[in-house]
Order: sequence, then structure tokens, then C-alpha cells
Amino acid sequence: MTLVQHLIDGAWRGQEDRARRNPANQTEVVNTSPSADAGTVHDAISAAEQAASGWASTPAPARGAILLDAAELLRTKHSEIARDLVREEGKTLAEATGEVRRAIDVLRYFGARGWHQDGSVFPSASADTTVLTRQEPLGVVGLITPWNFPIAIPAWKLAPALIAGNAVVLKPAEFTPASADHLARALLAAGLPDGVLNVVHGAGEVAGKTLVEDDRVAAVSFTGSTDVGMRIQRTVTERRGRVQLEMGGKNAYLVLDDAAPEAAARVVAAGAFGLTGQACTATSRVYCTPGVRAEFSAALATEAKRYQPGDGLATGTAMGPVISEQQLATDVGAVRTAIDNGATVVTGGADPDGLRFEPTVLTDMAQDADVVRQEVFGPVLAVLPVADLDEGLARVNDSPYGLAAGICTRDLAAAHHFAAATHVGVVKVNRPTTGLDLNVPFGGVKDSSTNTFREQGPTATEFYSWSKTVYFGHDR
Ligand SMILES: NC(=O)C1=CN([C@@H]2O[C@H](COP(=O)(O)OP(=O)(O)OC[C@H]3O[C@@H](n4cnc5c(N)ncnc54)[C@H](OP(=O)(O)O)[C@@H]3O)[C@@H](O)[C@H]2O)C=CC1
Ligand SMILES: O=C(O)CCC(=O)C(=O)O
Repeated sequence: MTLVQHLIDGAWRGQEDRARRNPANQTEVVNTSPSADAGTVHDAISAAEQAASGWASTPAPARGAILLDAAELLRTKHSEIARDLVREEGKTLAEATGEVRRAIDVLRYFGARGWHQDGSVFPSASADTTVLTRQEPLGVVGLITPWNFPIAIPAWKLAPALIAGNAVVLKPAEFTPASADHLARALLAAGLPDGVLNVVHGAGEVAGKTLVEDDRVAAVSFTGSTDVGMRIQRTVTERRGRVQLEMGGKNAYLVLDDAAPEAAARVVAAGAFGLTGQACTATSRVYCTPGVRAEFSAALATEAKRYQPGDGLATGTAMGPVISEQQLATDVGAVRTAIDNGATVVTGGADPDGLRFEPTVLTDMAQDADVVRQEVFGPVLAVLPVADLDEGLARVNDSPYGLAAGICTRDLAAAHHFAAATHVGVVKVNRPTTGLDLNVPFGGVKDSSTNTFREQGPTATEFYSWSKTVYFGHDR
């Protein structure tokens, strides 16, 4: 069992207060962690404030070298970290291993950025003058992360924040403290100066809220539910801080007549049931045109059955359990409400066994049914008919969310039209809605995102820095 502690000014502190149980075996306590009160969070912010100027004046290549060394330390322990991740979050070992590798690559990507160009040089209208821009760090930034990617999301917020020269206070999700702890320990062991990274564990409503409300925190980057995100946005913008939110999705897939039904079923099922459906990018609605509907639906039912829930550490498990009793209640409730309102269960929907909930495919629902409009965040997929590409596009866009969407087709013109006309941040053609490359921008529109600064890729550091313009006179 791991004893997780807060990290404040380079020191580990805090008494064990909450126990995390393995979602696949709830009698097993896998780690304990402390609960930060407001005073502990204030200490963490003070430590970051003290460390900020030293870190900002450290040359960027030296900052990058620490990220690269941390990546190497994580690599040497990646199997152990992946197993710990499965035991606290529940996903399969293959998924967890992929996630740990992704966190390592994120550190490598931003570590190398330490050598990249920082700012631009412009010609001036005035004689003997050069104009240049510098990217300046914001100071102290707060990062609030969810449980569903417990090491990758902290990594993809931390790495750009640190390489841009900021000091950080990270508040990981209370279900998954150990994964963030592995990341913090690697950065510390790689030589990150005391106070540059501080980690506070505990309840969002206490630790997270205190972080968000503190004027010394120049910016807050958050991934999680739309409800909490909107509240954070109000608080941070009221005190004129900068905020970045990545929130929910109700991601749709469109399967056209010309798609190969089995291949389409594999892509849709991977997006819907991989990661137990617990991804903001998960596919949760699928629309199909008449010529493919029967064959696609049959192939989808067969494919769904491959995702039988089990212990993520066991060989051959294709889908882990859900994260918690609350999430299970949401999943079960969504399916029951749909059935009460006339939906037909194609496959799944049986009573859960512990936190194991079968992948569930539903049909015969209206476009305005709750299960078609509201995020479930579980392995629940609604299948609906559409007449053609145009109706499909209208249905895909008919959502308060705008994160990801996909289309299965071999028709290039249809795919291009879909990519242009969908009002979402990520479009996938013949690929699952889940799964992102770390070197490209990621984010959504509408209720899925603040839709200002994008995470990941070359522009990720923009959120964590501000641009200063310098006019350089050089008279002789
Ligand atoms: N977009 C995404 O990737 C995710 C979406 N979700 C959605 O959210 C639903 C609920 O999941 P949940 O984990 O409760 O998501 P939350 O939005 O509650 O949690 C995300 C993070 O925010 C923290 N937090 C909670 N309340 C506050 C607050 N008032 N101020 C500051 N930080 C806060 C949480 O802490 P703590 O862990 O202590 O609650 C956690 O670290 C899911 O069913 C799903 O629909 C969830 C996870 C990821
Ligand atoms: O699909 C992915 O790989 C990432 C999804 C994500 O960012 C999330 O669920 O928060």
C-alpha cells in the first residue's frame, strides 16, 4: 500500500486521512492520502510564490533538462507505475501502460522545447530599432486534474507550465493520488528546485476551491465536469485570473452506407467502451444511414461483447470496472431512465457486479432523450438512425457539447465536408474519438471548453505565459 503525502516546498507532509480501494477488488486498500485544509493550500501557494522568480530566471534549456531527466526516471519504473495506476483507477494494464508512456513522452516533448525559439524579432518603422517579443511566465499557476487520466493529464498541464517558467500547485483528483505522486517524485528526483512544484491532495470543494480563490494564483487549468468547471471560471475571472477549462463531451459518430460495417463497429466500440467509456472524448452516440444500419448494429453488438468488464490487471481483460459507486449509479441510472422511456437494450444493461458494468448498447430513443443529450461518462452507447449525411451532421451538431466527433466512410468528399461542418474541437475519420497525439493542440468548443487557449502541442505554453514587446533602439 502506498502512503501518499502533500509535497510543499520540497518536503513531504500530511497525515493519512482517506483510503483508496481498488475498483476491481474493493476489499483492497491501495493507497492512503491526506486531505489538505485551506491552510495547507495557502502554504503550498506561498512556497510556489517564493520559488517562482528563481525558476523563471533559470535558463529554459536547464528547465527542459529536468523534464527530460524526470521522463527517464519514469521510464525506468513505468511497469510499476502502470500497475499502481490500474489499482487506483481501474483501467486495463494495456491502457495504463499506454498512459504512462504518454506522460513520459509529454515530458520529453516539453523538455526538448527548452531549446526552442522563444519569441520573435520584427522590423521596426523607426531607424536603428529592433522589435522583439519575449514570452514571460505568469508566476504561480494552479492545476486541477481528474481521475480518468491520473498521470497523463497532470503531465500535460505540468510540463508546459514548468517549461514556460512557472511555479505550480497541483490538486489531483482524490480518487487517484498515487499516479500524480509518481510524477511529482520523478520531477523532484530529477532536480526540480524546492517549491517549484507543490502537490496538495484532498477534496475539490476544499483544496481545489481554496486554490481557485487565491489571488496569488495567476491562472488555473482544469479538466473535469462542466458544472465544476463553470464555477471555477466564474471565480477566477471575477478576480481577473486566467482560466483554461477542458470539460465534458457527448461525442457522436456517423456511420455512412459506404463504410465497412465490421471496421466501423470496431472503431465505434473502441471509442465507446475502451477506458470503460470514462473519457471526455468517449463516443456516446452513433448515427447510421439506412444501408449500413442492420449490418453495423449486428457487428456492434458482437464487438461490444468483447469488452466484458474485469480486473484491469488480469490477462485478457478488455475493459476495467467503473471508478466509483457514484459513477456506477450514474451509468445504471442513465440506462434505466432510457429503458423507462422506451429504449431497447441491444446488449448489456444487466445489473452490475461490484463496479463491473457491462458495455451497453441502446436503441429506439429520440434525439432529445437524456441518454442522447447528457454526458454519462460510462460504457453506454446510444444508436440512432439518420437518413443521410446532412441529417447526420445536423444530429451530431445538435448538442450543448463540442469536444469530439467521428465519421466512418470511404467517401473523401463526405469526410472533408464532415470535418469542416462539425462544431467540435477534434474530428476523427475512421478512427476512434478517444486517443490523442500529444504533439497537436487539443480542446473543444461550446460547453466542452473555454475555447481560448488549447492544451498540448506547440501552442500549449501560450496559456502559461504572456507576450511582452520590446523596442530596442541601437543608435551609434
Ligand atoms: N472532462 C473530463 O475529462 C472529465 C469529466 N468528468 C465528468 O465529471 C463527472 C464527475 O466526476 P468528478 O471526478 O466528480 O469531476 P469533478 O469535475 O468534480 O472533478 C475534477 C477535479 O476538480 C476537483 N474539484 C471538484 N470540485 C471542485 C471545486 N469546487 N473547486 C475546485 N476543484 C474542484 C476534483 O476534486 P475531487 O477529486 O476531490 O472531487 C477533481 O480534482 C463525471 O461523471 C464526468 O461526467 C470527470 C472526470 C474527467
Ligand atoms: O482521448 C484521450 O486520449 C484523452 C481524453 C481526455 O483528455 C479526457 O478524458 O480528459
